[in-house]
Order: sequence, then C-alpha cells, then structure tokens
Amino acid sequence: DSVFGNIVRAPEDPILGVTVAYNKDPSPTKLNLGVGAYRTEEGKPLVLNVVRRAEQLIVNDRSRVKEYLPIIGLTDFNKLSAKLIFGTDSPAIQENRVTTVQCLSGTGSLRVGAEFLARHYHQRLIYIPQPTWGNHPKIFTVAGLSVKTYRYYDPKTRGLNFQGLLEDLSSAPSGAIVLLHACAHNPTGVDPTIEQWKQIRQLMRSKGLLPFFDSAYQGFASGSLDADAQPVRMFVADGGECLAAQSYAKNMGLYGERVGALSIVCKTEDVASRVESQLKLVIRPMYSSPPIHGASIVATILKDKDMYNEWTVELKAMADRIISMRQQLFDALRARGTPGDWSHIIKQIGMFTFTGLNTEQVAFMTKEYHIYMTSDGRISMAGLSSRTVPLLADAIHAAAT
Ligand SMILES: Cc1ncc(COP(=O)(O)O)c(CN[C@@H](CCC(=O)O)C(=O)O)c1O
Repeated sequence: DSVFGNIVRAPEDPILGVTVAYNKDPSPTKLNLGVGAYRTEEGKPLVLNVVRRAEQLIVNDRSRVKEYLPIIGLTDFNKLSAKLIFGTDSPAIQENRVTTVQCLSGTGSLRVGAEFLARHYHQRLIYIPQPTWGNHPKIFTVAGLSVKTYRYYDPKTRGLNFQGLLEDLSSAPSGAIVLLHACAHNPTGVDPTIEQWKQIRQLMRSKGLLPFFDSAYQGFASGSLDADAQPVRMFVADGGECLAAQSYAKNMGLYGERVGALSIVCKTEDVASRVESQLKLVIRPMYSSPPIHGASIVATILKDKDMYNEWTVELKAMADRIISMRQQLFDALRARGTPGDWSHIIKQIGMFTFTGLNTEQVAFMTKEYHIYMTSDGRISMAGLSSRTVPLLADAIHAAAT
C-alpha cells in the first residue's frame, strides 16, 4: 500500500475553488463572479495591447537570452517598480533607502516579506484587517508570524469601522506589524479616505507599528496609478520604514506570468543594502531566482514613455468598465425594487463588491441561477457585462426577497 495512504483530501480553496465548481457546471447561462480576474464586455480574459506590443519587442530582440536572473530579479524591473509605487520623485529612492526584489507576483512578495520579518524583525505579531483576502492569514502563519485581526468592515453601514480600526491598532503592542491594503480593499471594496489614512499613519508611527502594504490593485481602484498610491506615499514621505508588496497580475493583466515585487523602505542606504543581502538568503532556498519573461514585459512598458501612457489608458478603461458595472447593477436592483439599500454597490471601489448577501443566499443563487461567487457574498464586478447584469440582478432580487 502507498506510503501516502494516510493523506486526507484537502478542501478546495474558498476563492479558487469557485472556478473549479464553475467549470463543472454545464449550464449555458452560468456566470463566474468569483476569482478577481478582469473580463471584457464579451466575458473574455484581456491581454492588454501594450503587453502584446512589449512581448513582440522582446521576442524580436535577438540579443535577449534566457540566462538565470539574479536572486533578486531583473534590476530594471525592480527600480521601475519602486518608482511606480513610491513615485518617480520619492526621496527614499533618491537616498537609496529602498531595496526592491522581484518576487512571484503579489503572493510571492507577501511570502518573502513575511519570511524575512519572521527571521529578522523583533515582533512576530501581524495584524490583518477583518475581513481580508483569504490567503493573507495562511501566508503569514506558514511564514512563522502570529496573526491577529483589527476591525475594518462595518456590516451595518457596509463601510469602514474606523473607530474599531483605531481602537484595535491603539491596543496593538508597540512594533507590531500591520497589513494594509494600499487601495481597493479585498473583499469589501471599502477604503479609508485620505483624511482617515492621515490618522492611521499618525497612530501607527506614534506606536512604532510597522506598515506592510499589499498593493495588488494600483490603478484599478480610481483608474489613476498615482492616486491609488497616495496612502503608501504618505507613509514613505514621513521618513519612516515600511514594506510594500506589488502585483502586476490585475493592473497589467499578467496573472499567469506571476510578476511582483517586494520593497522594503529603510532609514539608511546601509541598512537597505544589509536588508537586501538577507532577502537573498530567504529567496535562494525558496525558488532561487524569479522568471524572466513577465518582468521583461513590465520593464519594457515602464521604461518607455509612450508604452507607459498606453498602459495608463488601457488601465483606466478597465477601471471605468468596472465602475459602469457598479452603476448598472445598482440601477437594475432599483428598477426591480429589490428590498434593502444597495448604494454600497456604487460607493465601494476596485474589483469587488461586498454585497452583504449571506452564505445561504449565495448558495441559493448558485443553485437556482448558476451564479458563482465566494461564500462571503463578494462578487468580482470584472466578471460582469451589460448582458449579464440583468441575470445577476434577478438572482439577487430573488435571494433578497
Ligand atoms: C489583496 C490581494 N493581495 C494579493 C493577491 C495575490 O495576487 P497575485 O496573483 O499573487 O499577484 C490578491 C489576489 N486575489 C484575487 C485573485 C485570486 C486569488 O489569488 O485569490 C482574488 O481575491 O480573487 C489580492 O486580492
């Protein structure tokens, strides 16, 4: 008998398992609103034109080879990624106080950062928002950090529980790590206002809490790369230290290329270079060095002014389409007279709407209408189109009535 005979079957992932169930459903009207992956009006995945252009340049450039990248990845990519999130005029970058390492998309960036902190940072406690992306607690736990939550979402207002957030961060032990969604909070779609961010920064700095930003949707929330990076830049501007994980999965549509970066902003250049040397010891036994293709696409686009501008136009178009889906869904529910206040659909921001539907209502919508979404009531607005909004509105109406 097998040496693995004692292994029990693991459950499907709460988010990625929705796609597994969707794929099994033979219904011709099934709708996948689970995974946060952009779809066009025709319901198809999108490869950005500027990405196709960059790939052509790369493929046609005979001087390019397939050698190993350094452990910390493609140098151009790292420098350009830091500028993208911290700003081209960032003093931290000018003073060489930032170390950036290319990682396997957002997940890999979070994991490398967590492993680094577990080894080198004096506080192993990390506070994550309640609720947050389902993979966050798993990544931090497996890296050896101990996870606590801070209040974030208020089910009554379907908005931010700002008082609860401040109270929980105020009672965190000094030096604790705090995970912050840079913009477009997943799953709630609720972001602090700039004023609230100022208070959060003030409180965190006064208590010596260490910010760990997760930036998976820069440009996707407002359509502006710079606007969406304001909270991160506010923290860096005060001269303090922080970590930032970046993903190009959504904003450049590079999901399967696994392109991301971890940056650590330090007090001095010397500290940054020592931190980088220790990040290499985390990465080498994990995956040794990152993949070359996706990072080359990103670097090609970010370093060329025209391609960068073309990217911002395509990115805004994606953000705008999602915003129009919000308005169409809200209007469709109002037209149906669906009981309840659905204004949160147009107030929330980014890829997801946290509908407030409970697990029974979600199960009903899947069973009766073949609508696939996560059991917490989150829907990926990017999965909607003008053609499918009425179907979803009918399903929500039936579930809420
Ligand atoms: C807040 C947040 N951080 C990091 C990531 C990781 O993205 P990478 O693909 O590793 O760059 C996601 C993706 N969450 C999406 C996509 C599916 C998933 O991985 O769960 C989601 O929540 O549907 C995310 O929502």
